[in-house]
Amino acid sequence: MSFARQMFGQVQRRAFSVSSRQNSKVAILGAAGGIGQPLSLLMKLNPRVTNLALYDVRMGPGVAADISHINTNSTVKGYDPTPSGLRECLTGAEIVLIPAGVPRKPGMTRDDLFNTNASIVRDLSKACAEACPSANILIISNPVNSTVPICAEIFKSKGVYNPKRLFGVTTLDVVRASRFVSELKGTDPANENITVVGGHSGVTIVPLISQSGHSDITGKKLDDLVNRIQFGGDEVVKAKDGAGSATLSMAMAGARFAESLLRAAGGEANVIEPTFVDSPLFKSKGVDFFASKVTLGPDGVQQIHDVGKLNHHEQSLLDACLADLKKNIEKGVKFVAENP
Ligand SMILES: NC(=O)c1ccc[n+]([C@@H]2O[C@H](COP(=O)([O-])OP(=O)(O)OC[C@H]3O[C@@H](n4cnc5c(N)ncnc54)[C@H](O)[C@@H]3O)[C@@H](O)[C@H]2O)c1
Ligand SMILES: O=C(O)C[C@H](O)C(=O)O
Repeated sequence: MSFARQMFGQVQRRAFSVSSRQNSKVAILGAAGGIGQPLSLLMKLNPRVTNLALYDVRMGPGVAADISHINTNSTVKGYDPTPSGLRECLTGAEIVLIPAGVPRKPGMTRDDLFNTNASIVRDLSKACAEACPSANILIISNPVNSTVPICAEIFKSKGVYNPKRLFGVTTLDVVRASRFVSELKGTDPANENITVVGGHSGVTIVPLISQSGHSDITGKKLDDLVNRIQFGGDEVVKAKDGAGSATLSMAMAGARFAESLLRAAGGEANVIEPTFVDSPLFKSKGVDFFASKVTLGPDGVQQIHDVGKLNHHEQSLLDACLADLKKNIEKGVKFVAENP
């Protein structure tokens, strides 16, 4: 069995069939980066993708030339780093994945990336709002808690904001959570479905282990597990020792999220992914974006799931999360107001 068939085996077996949709163009902005390259590779291996459009401020056409030799059916094109190149890359895109921006170095928080990445995401969001206002926009660039609101504000300013089509990619948090729990319990991570809600940085990442069926993980073991899920990114930043942050696991997580959207667009029911979206769950507390389980449909967000039952410890984690998240979101909104 080919690698692509193994990886997307489920896809091949579904009754609604990959070929039932004529055209699925996926654009990646930041395609030559540490995440962008393996993410582009994984999207090239996805049989649901018909056109792969790769853009970066450097080497977009180079990465595209390389990936285009892979013998799957999709066409691949790399675009020059010019306004017209970017527009052409985005035109007709169904999904736009955005990992453009700088990663952390040891000692930095994700918020320390704000000064550089806010304007990158703002400018790329403007291009998306103009060239592909109806596309699903998947923000990977950190700090996600602020860059997603930045994108929303830009789309609002252009009169094309559709909250059902904007996603902060928090998939890596649940990927990590299922792996870390499986390591503790000696189980298959594929069967560990751990709910993680909130945002994507430190204490805003709230794992809900009580909902996972592992009530035997308690005390220090539980505290260590929660801490490892919240600060898993730091583990990678430290190990890479100044050369960046998670790229390969992130590429897998981004490809999984894009695949879920494509499955939902193809008519599959009950496609559920955690993601950071414009959410009603905590708007009464002034928190306009929140990550929780979301059912995806052909129109993007179909249903936002509640956080469910929390124990006392999880409620205190959630309270800490909401306080930080509110500030992170406000920072993004303020940035666009002051730097339109
Ligand atoms: N959401 C998550 O879970 C998650 C996980 C890992 C990393 N990240 C974030 O993803 C971002 C990228 O990480 P990386 O390791 O790939 O970094 P990287 O530096 O390896 O790659 C970033 C790429 O973006 C490109 N780029 C910069 N400005 C651009 C612009 N205006 N238009 C198009 N391309 C542009 C660069 O040329 C580079 O190729 C970082 O902000 C990182 O913190 C998020
Ligand atoms: O930790 C980082 O800075 C990158 C990313 O957000 C991650 O969770 O790995």
